[in-house]
Amino acid sequence: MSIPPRIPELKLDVSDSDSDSDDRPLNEDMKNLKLASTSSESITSSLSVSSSSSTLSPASAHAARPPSVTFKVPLPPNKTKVENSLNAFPMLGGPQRAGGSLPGRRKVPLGPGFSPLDWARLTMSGQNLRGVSQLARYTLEDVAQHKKRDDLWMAIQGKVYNVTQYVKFHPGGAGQLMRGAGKDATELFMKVHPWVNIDSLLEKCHVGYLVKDK
Ligand code: HEM
Repeated sequence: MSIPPRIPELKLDVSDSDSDSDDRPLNEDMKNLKLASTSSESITSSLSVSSSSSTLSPASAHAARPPSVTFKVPLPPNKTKVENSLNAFPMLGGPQRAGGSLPGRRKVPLGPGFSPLDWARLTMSGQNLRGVSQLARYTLEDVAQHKKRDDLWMAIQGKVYNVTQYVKFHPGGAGQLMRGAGKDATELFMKVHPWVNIDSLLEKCHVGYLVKDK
């Protein structure tokens, strides 16, 4: 038996049995291929075959290729609208974009040896970036003792980090990072870049947890 050049395209329309919106008459092919509903609830299924010369029984049609269910998806708005939209993907100026940034972004050029890759390397090097030997509980008062550029802690989302080593790697620059020096910088952080994965970036700088009192 020769193989047909193209498997006929199958379309399955599963329409809501309550809705009588689609009362188009079935043509002859469709009638032949009308599927028996397997469930007791009446799902109306109609199978249409794009090549009228093909004669497939419903069973062999299923075996050849699962029928495709057609969903009604609204068409995306035109390109200009997408580009201007906050829903644009990859997000304008977001990490997945190679170039082109949102107006107002303030990323700074990092010095040689301070790229995100260099940071990843440093965090994997086994060097102690925490400056403490074990995790502990810290109050805001404790955190406030570390607000200098060469001794810089901040609390973000309940965790306390020693970011001293990260200063030169921060893509927003040292000045921006210093805004959270010795504070609970959660709000600031979330306002500027909620997409940044702090847990993974600063895992090796985690020194403990922020508590109200000890
Ligand atoms: C005081 C808190 C912080 C402030 C005010 C701040 C500020 C900024 C600013 C202004 C930028 C440039 C954003 C842009 O316009 O593209 C930036 C980028 C960035 N910051 Fe921070 N930052 C803070 C803390 C942190 C911390 C703790 C981390 C470490 C996880 C971090 C990681 C990053 C990363 C990865 C980027 C690049 C984001 C991207 O490319 O989309 N920041 N930051």
